[in-house]
Amino acid sequence: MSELPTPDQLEVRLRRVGAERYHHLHPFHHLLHTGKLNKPQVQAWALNRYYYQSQIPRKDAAVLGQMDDAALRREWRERIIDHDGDAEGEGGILRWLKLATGLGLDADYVRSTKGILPGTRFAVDAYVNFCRSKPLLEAVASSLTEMFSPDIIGQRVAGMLQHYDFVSPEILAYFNKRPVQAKRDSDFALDYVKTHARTVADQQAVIAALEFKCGVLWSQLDALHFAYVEPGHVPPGAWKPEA
Ligand SMILES: O=C(O)c1cc(C(=O)O)c2c(n1)C(=O)C(=O)c1cc(C(=O)O)[nH]c1-2
Repeated sequence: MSELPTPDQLEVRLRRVGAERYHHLHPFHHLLHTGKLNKPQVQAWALNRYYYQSQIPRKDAAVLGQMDDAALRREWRERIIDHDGDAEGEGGILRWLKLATGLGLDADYVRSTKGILPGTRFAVDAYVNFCRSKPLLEAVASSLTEMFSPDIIGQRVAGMLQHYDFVSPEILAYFNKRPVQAKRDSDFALDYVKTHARTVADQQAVIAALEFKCGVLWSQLDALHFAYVEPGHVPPGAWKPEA
């Protein structure tokens, strides 16, 4: 029998997954952050990522639905409020919509999600289904990519403001709140995972959940790259830049 790694050793393993697989390594992000994309390509990114944002509260409601403990639910429900807001006109989904419309897209079209890539839909739906069908420990672990998001968000905001004249701080306001929210959420999820992964099998499942989630993020960028960078095959029905 192999010996159970300590919680801190598990954390080291999880951080290594991020270093090796997180979407900061994807070429599409490199192009986005260094000013190498044109406006339609940035619009395609915003349009597609709206679907990810819009489904996060459904994912979190599925996770919450697995929680027996009221204190845990109180903690987790903050995530839903962050994205949905507490009232009309608030929340992260709306802020993302403002990012998309600030780039010139039509709000109703973005909200309809009609123009997103099949690859975006499949990846995001797979994430929601993962959190519905897997045990709570794995569902919580799959959110741990947020440990790595404050760094990439900092690079993205600085890079986009520097390189694109069609981007302003107002357009990127979505990202103002995210690093603090992501740190709060991922500190909590990491602590939960380190406390509750009590067997080697649990720890392996937790690592696999984080790898899965890195794949969810990665395949969304693969789909964008294939459709809008190279070879540039836009799937039937997906958004096409105006000629
Ligand atoms: O900008 C990014 O690179 C990035 C990454 C991630 C992530 O790593 O999952 C999230 C977000 N942003 C984000 O804005 C967000 O609301 C979010 C929720 C979650 C999640 O898994 O529950 N990840 C992320």
